[in-house]
Amino acid sequence: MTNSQFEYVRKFELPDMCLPNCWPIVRIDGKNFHKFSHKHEFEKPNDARALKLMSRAAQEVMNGMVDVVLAYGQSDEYSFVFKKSTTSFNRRASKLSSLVVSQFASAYVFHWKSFFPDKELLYPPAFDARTVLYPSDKNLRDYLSWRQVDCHINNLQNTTFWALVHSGLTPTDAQERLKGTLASDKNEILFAQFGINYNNLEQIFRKGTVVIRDKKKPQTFQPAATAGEAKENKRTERGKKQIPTPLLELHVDVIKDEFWKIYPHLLDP
Ligand SMILES: Nc1nc2c(ncn2[C@@H]2O[C@H](COP(=O)(O)OP(=O)(O)OP(=O)(O)O)[C@@H](O)[C@H]2O)c(=O)[nH]1
Ligand SMILES: [Mg+2]
Ligand SMILES: [Mg+2]
Repeated sequence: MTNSQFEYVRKFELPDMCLPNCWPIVRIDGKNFHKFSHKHEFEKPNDARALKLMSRAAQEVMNGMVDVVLAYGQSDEYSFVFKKSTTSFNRRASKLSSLVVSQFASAYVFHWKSFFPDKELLYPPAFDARTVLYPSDKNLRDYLSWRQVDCHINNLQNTTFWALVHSGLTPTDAQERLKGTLASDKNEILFAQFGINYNNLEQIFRKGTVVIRDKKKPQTFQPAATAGEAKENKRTERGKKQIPTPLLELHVDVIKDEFWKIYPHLLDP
């Protein structure tokens, strides 16, 4: 029996190559982490262990995918920025997002014990993923600024909400108290009622986490040639192995220019 009568089904697969000259970004996000965080008794409003586990999983992704130049995470999400010129997996959007998210999810489960040694993982978490393309450096920076502003807005809201609840208000009353308030009102509630200066809260909670590679370019080395290769002098570019550069975890502002001046290679990898 030949396979030819069935092969036509391959034509149903549509190409989904990322447009050239654009920044591919894969964002993953925890599925129903409202429930997951509740079931696993995450600290409110922020659980440092959970955030660090997310970053550990993100590092696993970056170790496996050398074309990811930067990752940004907060809450139950992480964004992975691939270099503009990446040719990884022929720039196929579905390949990029599915590989990132499956690596991330398995790493999250794999490293759970290290971050929650006393807490059993009650069920396997899931994450969604999407690939989005940004055609300019400005769009890329605006994307990251958008996620970091989101982190700040949610953190200010959640910090104030939980301070009110911990002080004795019911969740409904706390919600009512915060209805229509501006950022300045929330800062004032935190300071006047609870003596909390929002700007002194941990950076990881206010800014999220940026993971970058420490050097401008990954180092390369040539593994020792096998006897056969040496004989035939067949050493090629493909023979070079890439050693991933160390990863840096930062909790800094990515909105202002300063970050991009310190690490200019990120936009010109
Ligand atoms: N207590 C606590 N909860 C957290 C923390 N980080 C994330 N979460 C929870 O995770 C949720 C993430 O929000 P979303 O991604 O918008 O919502 P989701 O429940 O995951 O739903 P989908 O993403 O739509 O599947 C938050 O609303 C919180 O309930 C944390 O550090 N502590
Ligand atoms: Mg989610
Ligand atoms: Mg989310």
